[in-house]
Amino acid sequence: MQKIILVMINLPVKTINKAFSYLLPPELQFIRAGWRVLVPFGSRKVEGFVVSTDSGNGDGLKYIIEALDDLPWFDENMLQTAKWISDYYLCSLAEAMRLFIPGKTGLKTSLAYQLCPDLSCNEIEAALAGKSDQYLAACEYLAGHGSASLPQIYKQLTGDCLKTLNYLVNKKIVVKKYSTVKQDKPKYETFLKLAITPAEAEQLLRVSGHRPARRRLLTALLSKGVLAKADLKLLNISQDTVKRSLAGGLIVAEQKRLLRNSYAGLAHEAGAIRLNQQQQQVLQQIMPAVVNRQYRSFLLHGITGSGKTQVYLEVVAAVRKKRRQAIVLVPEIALTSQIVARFQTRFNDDVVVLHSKLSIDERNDAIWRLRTGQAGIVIGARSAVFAPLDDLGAVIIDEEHEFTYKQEEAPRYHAREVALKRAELAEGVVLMGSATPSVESYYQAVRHTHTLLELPDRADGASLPEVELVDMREELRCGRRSVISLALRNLINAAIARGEQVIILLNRRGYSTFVMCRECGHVMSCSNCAVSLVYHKSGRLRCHYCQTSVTPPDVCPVCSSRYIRYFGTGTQRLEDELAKTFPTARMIRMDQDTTGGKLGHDRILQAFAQGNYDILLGTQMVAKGHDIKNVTAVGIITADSILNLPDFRAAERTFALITQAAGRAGRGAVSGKVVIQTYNPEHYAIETGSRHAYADFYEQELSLRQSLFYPPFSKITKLTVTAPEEGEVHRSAADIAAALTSALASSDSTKILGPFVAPIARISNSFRMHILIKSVENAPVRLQLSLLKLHLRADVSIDVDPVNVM
Ligand SMILES: Nc1ncnc2c1ncn2[C@@H]1O[C@H](COP(=O)(O)OP(=O)(O)OP(=O)(O)O)[C@@H](O)[C@H]1O
Ligand SMILES: [Zn+2]
Repeated sequence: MQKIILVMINLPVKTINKAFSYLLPPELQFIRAGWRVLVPFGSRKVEGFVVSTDSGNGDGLKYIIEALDDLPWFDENMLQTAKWISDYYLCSLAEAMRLFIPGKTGLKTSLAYQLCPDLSCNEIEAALAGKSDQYLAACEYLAGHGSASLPQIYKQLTGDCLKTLNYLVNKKIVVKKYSTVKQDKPKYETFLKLAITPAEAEQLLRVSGHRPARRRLLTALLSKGVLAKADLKLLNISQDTVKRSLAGGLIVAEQKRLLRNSYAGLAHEAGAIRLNQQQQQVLQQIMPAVVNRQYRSFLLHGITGSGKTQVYLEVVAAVRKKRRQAIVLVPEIALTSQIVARFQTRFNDDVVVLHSKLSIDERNDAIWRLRTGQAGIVIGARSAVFAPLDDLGAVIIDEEHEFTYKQEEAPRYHAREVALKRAELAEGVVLMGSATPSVESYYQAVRHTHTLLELPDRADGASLPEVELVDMREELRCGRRSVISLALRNLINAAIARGEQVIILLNRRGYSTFVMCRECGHVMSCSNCAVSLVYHKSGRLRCHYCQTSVTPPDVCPVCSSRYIRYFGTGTQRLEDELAKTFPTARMIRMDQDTTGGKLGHDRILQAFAQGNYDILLGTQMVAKGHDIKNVTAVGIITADSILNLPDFRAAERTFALITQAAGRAGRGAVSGKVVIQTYNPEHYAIETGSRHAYADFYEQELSLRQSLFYPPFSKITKLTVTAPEEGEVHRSAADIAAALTSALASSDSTKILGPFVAPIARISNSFRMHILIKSVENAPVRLQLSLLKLHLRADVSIDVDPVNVM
C-alpha cells in the first residue's frame, strides 16, 4: 500500500476533466489536498492541484516533482467552493480551481526546440533528403545554438517556420523541451542595521583612525536606525566599506520584502461619520450574525446616496474585530479607487486590492500580505471573490445588480453566487447592496432567502433629483435635430453658469455608429462578424466584437455609389457636438477608448471630482457608484439604447441605468436635476425610472416575468452552438435540441426554446445559434447536459443563469 495523491492538471482544456494519480517522494510526504504541485505530464512539467489522497498500489505511477508554495493554496472551504463551481457551471474542476490562482497559473511555461541528441549529421541529412533547404537550415540553426524558442527560430528562417518544426518533431529529428518558472517573484531589498549597541558605536567613533566612509556609515546608522541601498549612494559609502563592516561584525544586513501596490496612500482626512438612525437600524440587524459566526445573507436596498458604504464600513470593522477577514466586491475596476480610499481612510494598511488589471507581481504581493496576516480586507472586482482567506467573515457586494459580476467566458460563474457559497461554508455573512437590486435578488429577499434591509432616504438629508423626460419625437416635430435637446441644453448652461458640474451619458462609443450607402442601403459591416462597423475619429471603421479595423471605402462595395454617409452618434461625435454647443466648457470623455491602463478610469474620475472639468461624458461607466458633491446636472442622451435589445432583462437594465445615472446628481448641498431623452417616454421602465420608483418597477416587471416563465420564476440555461459554416451550425444545433428534448421529455416544467440564430449571428467567423432551456430547477437540466457530454464539446458553450441571452 502506498499513499497516492490525486491531482487536477492546470491546463485550460475542457476534456482533461479528471484527476491523475501520482506518488509522493519521501521528502514531500506532508502534501495533502489543497497544495499546488509541479508534476510530470507527458513530456512536460505542469502545475497541478492536489484534490484528494488515497492509498493503493502505486506501481507505474510517477512522483510529483515539487510543491509550488510553502503552504497549501486551497483550504477545505475553497476546495468545496471550486467543486461547487465545477458542478453548477458545468466546467472541469481544474478550470474552477484556476479561478483561485492569480493569473490562472503559478507557473510560466516556456517551450524550446532542440536537436534529438542521438542523431548524427548524416542521419539527419538522410532523413531530410528531398525536402527543401528550409528543413536543413532549421537543423543547422539548432545545432549551432543548442536550443531555441519559436520566436528566435522564426527570426532566422523564411516560410512557414511552425510547419517546418512540427514536421521535424514528428520525424523525431527535433524534440520539444518545456521548462517552467514560478510566477510569484517576490522582490526583496537589503537593509543595513547596527550589530553593536549604539553605545558601542559611539565609543568606536570616538576612537580616531577610522576611515571616513566607515565613520559616515556608523554615524548615519546611529541617527537613522536602518539604511537602504539608495541611502548608501547618497552618503557616498562604497560596497567595499559595507562588506568590511559586515565582516567585522559592526553591522548586519536584513532582507525585507518590497510590496508593489499602486493603490497605496489613497487615505484622506475625514471626520468620523455617525450613522444616522436608519443606518443604525440596518446595522443592528446584521450584527448578530457577525458576532455569532452565522451564515446569513442580506440585501440592502438603499436609494442612491443613502449611505450604504458607511454600513459596509461598520460591518467590516465588526468582522475585523472578530479577527476574521472580509471581501468587498465592486462591479468595475474603475470604481475601486474611490471605495479603496474610503476603506483606507478607516482601516489604513489593512486593505489590499485585487483585480485582473494589476500586474502579477502586485497581485502576488497582495496575496502574501493576506496570507501572512498583514492585511485582512480585500477590495476588488469579481475575481476578488477567490482571494485565499482562511477565515472569511463577510463578503460585501456593492451594486449587487451589476452584470459585470458574471464572467462571460468559461467558467461562466456569477461572483454573487460564489460569494454566497463561500460564506455559507465559512459561516460568514453576505451583504449585497444596491439602489436597484436585481429582480431575482429582490424576489429572494421578499421570500426571505435573504434578509431585506431598506434605506429609503439620502443619508445627509439631501433630496433625490427632479427628473424630466424629453420625448425626442416631439423635439423633431419642433424642428430641433440636435442630439442635445433644448431642455438638456438649458440644464447644462445653467449648471455651468453656476460653477456646478455635469455628467452626460451615451451608451455607444465611437464617432458614427454605422456607415451606410444612401443609394442602395448597404451598411458597412465586419467581414468576420454579423455586426455593423463603427466609425472612429482615428479615421478607421472598427468592429467592436473582433477588434478588426478597416479604412472606410470611398465607394459602396455593393453598388459603387459615392453616396456613403455616416449615421448615429457615438461618444466621440457627442464630444464634438458638446464642444460646439458649449465652447467654453472644459470637458473630459470616459469610455473604453479613453481608459487604457490599470488606473485609466480612475484618473479621469479623480480629475473630474477635483473640479478640473465642467462636463464628464461617456458610456455607462460614468453613471456608477461615485459620490461627487458638485454634480447637479445629469443628461441621458438615449435611454432607449438598452431597451431595444432583444433580451428579457432589457427593461431591468434600462430602469437601473436611469436610476443610477440620475442618482449621481444633487448629492451635495444643491439639489440636482436630470434630463432623460427617449423615444419611449411611456414605457414602464423609463417612467418608473424617472420617478426613482423601484417598487413600482419591480411589481410590473415581476408580473411580466411570471406570465412569460422567466427568472425568478424559472432558471435559464443557455447553450451557444458554433461552427465555421452556416449549414453545419444549423445541423448540429438541431441535433442537440432534439437530444435535449427527448432527454428532458419527462419533465413537464422544462421548456426548450430554439435553436434560433443568435442575435449576433456570427462573431470572428464563427456562426452562432442559441438554445435556451427554461426550467423550475436547473439541476435536472445540468444532469442531462453532462450525461449528453455537451459540457465537453468545444463547439458548445453552456451558460448557467446567463445575464444576457444575446
Ligand atoms: N450618517 C451619515 N451622516 C452624514 N453623511 C453621511 C452619513 N452616511 C453617509 N453619508 C454621506 O452620504 C454620501 C452618500 O453615501 P454613500 O456614498 O455611502 O451612498 P451609497 O448609498 O453608497 O450611494 P450610491 O448607491 O449612490 O453609490 C457620502 O458623501 C457619505 O459620506
Ligand atoms: Zn468583427
